[in-house]
Amino acid sequence: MKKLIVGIGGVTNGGKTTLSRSLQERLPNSCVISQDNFFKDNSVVPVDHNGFKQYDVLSALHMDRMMSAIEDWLRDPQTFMTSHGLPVTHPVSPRKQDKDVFILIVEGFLIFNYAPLNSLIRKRYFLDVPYEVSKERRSSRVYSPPDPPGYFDGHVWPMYLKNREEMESMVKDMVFLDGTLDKEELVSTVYEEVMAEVER
Ligand SMILES: Nc1ncnc2c1ncn2[C@@H]1O[C@H](COP(=O)(O)OP(=O)(O)O)[C@@H](O)[C@H]1O
Ligand SMILES: O=C(O)c1ccc[n+]([C@@H]2O[C@H](COP(=O)([O-])O)[C@@H](O)[C@H]2O)c1
Repeated sequence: MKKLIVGIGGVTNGGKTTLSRSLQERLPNSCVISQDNFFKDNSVVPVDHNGFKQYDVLSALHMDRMMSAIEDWLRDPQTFMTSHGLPVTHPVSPRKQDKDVFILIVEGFLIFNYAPLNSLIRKRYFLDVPYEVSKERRSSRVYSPPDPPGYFDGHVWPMYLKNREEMESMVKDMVFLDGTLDKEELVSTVYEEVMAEVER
């Protein structure tokens, strides 16, 4: 059995969840683990001197729980998928009928700078959009808790720049994607590359 982990990282509202879901629909035997599902409870996330909750840092996430979910998938992808109500089909590649291929898409804004997770990822994509696009898209999204006034400029964007710098110094083989491109174009590009990796 072949197991392949694809990482979809990038800026907030770059289109990570959208791309990951579309990929999952196209790639047989694939499933998604989203970092957004592992935020710690608001009550334990500290605030800075401006009163902004420090959500855009790794310590605001239950990375241990996220890793456990990934390890569950690695141990037995088929059981992981069926237990999440996802269909399993055989085989993925007609040219390698004897081999099952399972694909895990890990998506999130802080995946490549968490070394234990990054080391498991085979293909790394980073969705990039300019400041204005990210801010505009985020303004119509409601998080839990919702962003307080000034949060984007006071916390989200400065932390993004810091985290991105860290990621770029740690990881050399990220493929940058322009998140303002058409959704279909983005999914087709990544799909082709992942299928090429499956065939390899
Ligand atoms: N390629 C795209 N072009 C235009 N809008 C997009 C694109 N991808 C995603 N969006 C929109 O941007 C917003 C954030 O997308 P989402 O996938 O939730 O981003 P992320 O998971 O990176 O925060 C959503 O409203 C979504 O419909
Ligand atoms: O989902 C949550 O529980 C949650 C709670 C508070 C904040 N967030 C925000 O989620 C953002 C990362 O998710 P995303 O999908 O925008 O990349 C990050 O910028 C956080 O500020 C998310």
